[in-house]
Amino acid sequence: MAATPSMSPHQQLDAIILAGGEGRRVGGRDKGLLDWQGKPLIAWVIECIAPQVKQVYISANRNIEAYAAFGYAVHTDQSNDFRGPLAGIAACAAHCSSDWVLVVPCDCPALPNELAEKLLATAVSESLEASYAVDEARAHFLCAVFQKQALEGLKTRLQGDDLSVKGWLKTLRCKPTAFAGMKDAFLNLNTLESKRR
Ligand SMILES: Nc1nc2c(ncn2[C@@H]2O[C@H](COP(=O)(O)OP(=O)(O)OP(=O)(O)O)[C@@H](O)[C@H]2O)c(=O)[nH]1
Repeated sequence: MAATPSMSPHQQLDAIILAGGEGRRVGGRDKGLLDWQGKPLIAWVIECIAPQVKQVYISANRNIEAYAAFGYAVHTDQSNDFRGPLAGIAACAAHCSSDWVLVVPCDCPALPNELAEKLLATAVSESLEASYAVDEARAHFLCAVFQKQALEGLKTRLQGDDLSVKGWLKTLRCKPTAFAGMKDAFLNLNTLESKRR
């Protein structure tokens, strides 16, 4: 079904939560399962994102059973060499059935409740293939919605050298969505130091 602004986001969107990284900055630990304020980081993300979408998919490469215990499908990357977030998106996208896909990392535990709605509104109203979040401080290329069809190009992209998310977004019809004054919502706990603060 084609997305229209009148449909609520959860009717037309699946979500991929990326938790398949090496976590070098957290001593090689599995970041999504690290405790933050009494819960694993990914539990905060699931709690915020699940009500915003039709289906959640978790991208993980270790501790698969622990991730599956959250009650959503878990998919591993096609290769086991940690090729980066694009590999996780590609692996989960193959299972998504909605026309649009929200992508978020597992280490942003305070994401906005209106993340999906606002990103999708930009993408649909401007006929884009993707839209990513920006706050007053910076862009968040991994907090983004994509047309499912646009994710098919990832198979080819993964065979090349540039596996940066930013580089790939440049190849798509893509614009940012502003989350003005919401810097705290994009808190990114990707180091042990940031988790302690
Ligand atoms: N599926 C999958 N996800 C990844 C991979 N690399 C990073 N991610 C995810 O992409 C998001 C951003 O990753 P980074 O923080 O840049 O990388 P990281 O491996 O988690 O951590 P560092 O090794 O410290 O950079 C996180 O949610 C990661 O779980 C990968 O190879 N496969």
